[in-house]
Amino acid sequence: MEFTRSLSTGRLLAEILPDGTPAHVVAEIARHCRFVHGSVMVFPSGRPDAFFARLAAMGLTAASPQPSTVVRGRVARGYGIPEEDLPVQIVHATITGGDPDHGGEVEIFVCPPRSGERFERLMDDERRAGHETHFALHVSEPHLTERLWGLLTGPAGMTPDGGGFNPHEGPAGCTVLYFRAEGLIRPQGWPRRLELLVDGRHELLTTHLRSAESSRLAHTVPEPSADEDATRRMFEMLTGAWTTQALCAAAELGLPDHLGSQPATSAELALLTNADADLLHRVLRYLASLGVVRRDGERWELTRLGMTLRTGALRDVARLYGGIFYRSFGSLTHSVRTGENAFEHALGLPPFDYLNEHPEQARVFHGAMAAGSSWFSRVPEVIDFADVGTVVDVAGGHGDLLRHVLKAAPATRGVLFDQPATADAAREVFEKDGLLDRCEVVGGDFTEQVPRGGDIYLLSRILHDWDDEQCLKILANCRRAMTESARLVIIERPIPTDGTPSLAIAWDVHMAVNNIGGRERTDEEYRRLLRAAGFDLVGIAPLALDMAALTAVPTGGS
Ligand SMILES: C[S@@+](CC[C@H](N)C(=O)[O-])C[C@H]1O[C@@H](n2cnc3c(N)ncnc32)[C@H](O)[C@@H]1O
Repeated sequence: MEFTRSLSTGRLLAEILPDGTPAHVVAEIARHCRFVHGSVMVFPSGRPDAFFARLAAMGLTAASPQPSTVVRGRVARGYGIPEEDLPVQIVHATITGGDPDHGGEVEIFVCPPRSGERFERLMDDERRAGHETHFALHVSEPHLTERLWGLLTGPAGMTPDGGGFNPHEGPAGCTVLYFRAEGLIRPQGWPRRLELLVDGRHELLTTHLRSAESSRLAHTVPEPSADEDATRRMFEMLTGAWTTQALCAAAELGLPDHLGSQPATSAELALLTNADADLLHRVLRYLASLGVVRRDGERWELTRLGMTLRTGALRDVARLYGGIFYRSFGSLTHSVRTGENAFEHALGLPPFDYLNEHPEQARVFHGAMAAGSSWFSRVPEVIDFADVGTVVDVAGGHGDLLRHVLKAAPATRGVLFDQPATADAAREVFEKDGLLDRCEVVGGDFTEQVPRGGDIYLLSRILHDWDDEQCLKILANCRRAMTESARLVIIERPIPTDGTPSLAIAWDVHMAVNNIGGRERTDEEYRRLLRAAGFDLVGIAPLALDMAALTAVPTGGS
């Protein structure tokens, strides 16, 4: 209820629209869309009047229940429960003191509990993962729906997730389109699930439902549950390495790039990539089973999922995770037993020394860093760089974050600092982008010193590479270089302490494997580390993919 009340149309649009959506498009969408409610599904036991009394006690004024058609049908199909056994009702409840233009309403799907294994699974799943939890936008201009649909299912990477026509809602009924995306809306950790409501019956519904069905088939991930075949699930997990390697092979051969321009047969792809036609065909069939490609007659075409593997997207991530980081993970058992670093054990050198000696791997690493950072463009939205004189990006890699900052703040100057070989490569990129007149590129070692004179110091994905001792050294060098009025912005993936699922949990192991002393930390651990280095943590702003920007100021400073 609190989260719904705190969410506005603007904030919801910022969460769901793809990075880089032109401002005039955002403005037009904002003009014709209104955040109407947050929704949850509940299973109240006892008499209905007791349930309504509880809502009233929570400050919710409930309207009369209406029958649900869309959600009831979805849940029935999803859990194999006959619709007649699912008397789902919709209750719209206004929040006392809420603003009707800013999430003043909660939509509650009320389903009286039933006995039976399938029903228990539904209740378990819903309480644990909130599959039906979503946020609704009402679209008042039907012509805008197609545009919004294109943005959401294209660059915003959302997946159609069912929908339908509800004849009971509004004078002409209402078209309901659901979308889902990975990750959670932080800090509350709500699912990124969206409902578009359009008055009347919209013809887009047919296309939406068709693509919802094909993505459901492409992405079916069995949920652990009472009636699940545990052995099959375990096999699927145990063969995760095969998946990594098939994706890596596809990326190395450039299959997604070839198929991105036009569909092709296995023989054509074998010619283009100089590969063995028979084995390539079998790998493509495996990739199809993963939803990366799909077969149309003799030809293979790229799915939306597969498009994320193209050059400039996650291709270098696939090459890195299937390449040197795959080899290092092979030493995990050794590392857990001995406490030694897995990367060094497998590849003979600490990670950054290894990259310094292998320029091609370093190029893939920095390509992966740039590709795996779709949230960079959001940083200037949560940190105001407009009146900032100089931003120093400490260990900024090839400068992708700094480039976003400099583009967003045309009067700001930048200093990119990294190891000499990386700085040289970054200089070339800044030169190509015509940004060298606003950005100095400096090579050095952050354990010795960092450039002075910045107003904001960025440490993006640096502290998680190191143990506390090394972090304190880096932070102390930043503190020494900073004036009292300068700020430090740390970009990391904090580990939630409230049990919210987060990519940080897996990445914590990844950091341990691929960095000496690397680890993800909780907000509190960052706060303590910063305090020990002479900083106060003053703000945490969530970014996409469970990342966050933590702002710190010198202790006793402004
Ligand atoms: C995980 S990358 C992060 C790059 C960038 N900040 C980002 O978020 O994309 C870590 C960076 O630390 C740099 N680095 C490692 N050791 C360093 C050192 N001793 N001095 C300066 N930079 C270093 C690496 O070259 C690499 O660019």
